[in-house]
Amino acid sequence: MPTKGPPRTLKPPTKITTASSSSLKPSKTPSNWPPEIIYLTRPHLSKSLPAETITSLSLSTTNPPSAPSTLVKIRKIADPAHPAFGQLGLFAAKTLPARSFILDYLGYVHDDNDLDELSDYDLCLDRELRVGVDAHRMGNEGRMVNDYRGVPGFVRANVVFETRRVRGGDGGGVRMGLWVGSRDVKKGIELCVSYGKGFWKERSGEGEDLSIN
Ligand SMILES: C[S@@+](CC[C@H](N)C(=O)[O-])C[C@H]1O[C@@H](n2cnc3c(N)ncnc32)[C@H](O)[C@@H]1O
Repeated sequence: MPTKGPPRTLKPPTKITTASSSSLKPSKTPSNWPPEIIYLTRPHLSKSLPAETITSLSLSTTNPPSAPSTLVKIRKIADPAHPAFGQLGLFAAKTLPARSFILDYLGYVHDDNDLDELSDYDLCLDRELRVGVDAHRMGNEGRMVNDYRGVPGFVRANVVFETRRVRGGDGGGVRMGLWVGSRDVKKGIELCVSYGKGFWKERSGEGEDLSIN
């Protein structure tokens, strides 16, 4: 993902033990949602997050719940030329205007004390406080966004992840939003971000590079 987690530390990852809680399960999931992943309609906070971090980012689990988005669809990638062939991807369910907001990336909000080193779904929410949103085991449609590299028809990303601060009480706070890029995205087109060079470098064994590209 574009801004991988909080920077890695030498601490062993803490196992997430809350993933099976039935209270996290909403009544409705989007079509093609994988049954083994918990569908979230609100952020899920790690119990080990310090109170100061929660206050500073106004993190809250009492946000008004979001429903499955009508702007996007999850689909299995059927094109064998696509580098994520056989996996899932996120597609525009209708034409999405340039620079419009699509959805918040939901997941397990954690810091270095509760880091899943193996996750490919961990986005950095606050670099200074080392807080990330990890959608490896629980999340929403945002976790299905693929990287544009190698995707047929793509020379650049058509959507971006950017933090946003939502005002107001319990529903407010810092969130990671998914936004349309500088051009409209037509109905049926896949939504692809740039995970950043660091994401791919790490996976090719060239070492750690957590810079945002
Ligand atoms: C955040 S997930 C994206 C959703 C994923 N396709 C799924 O079905 O859950 C990130 C993973 O998707 C795959 N992926 C996404 N974009 C890719 C690309 N451009 N080339 C190869 N693999 C990609 C990789 O396996 C990567 O670890």
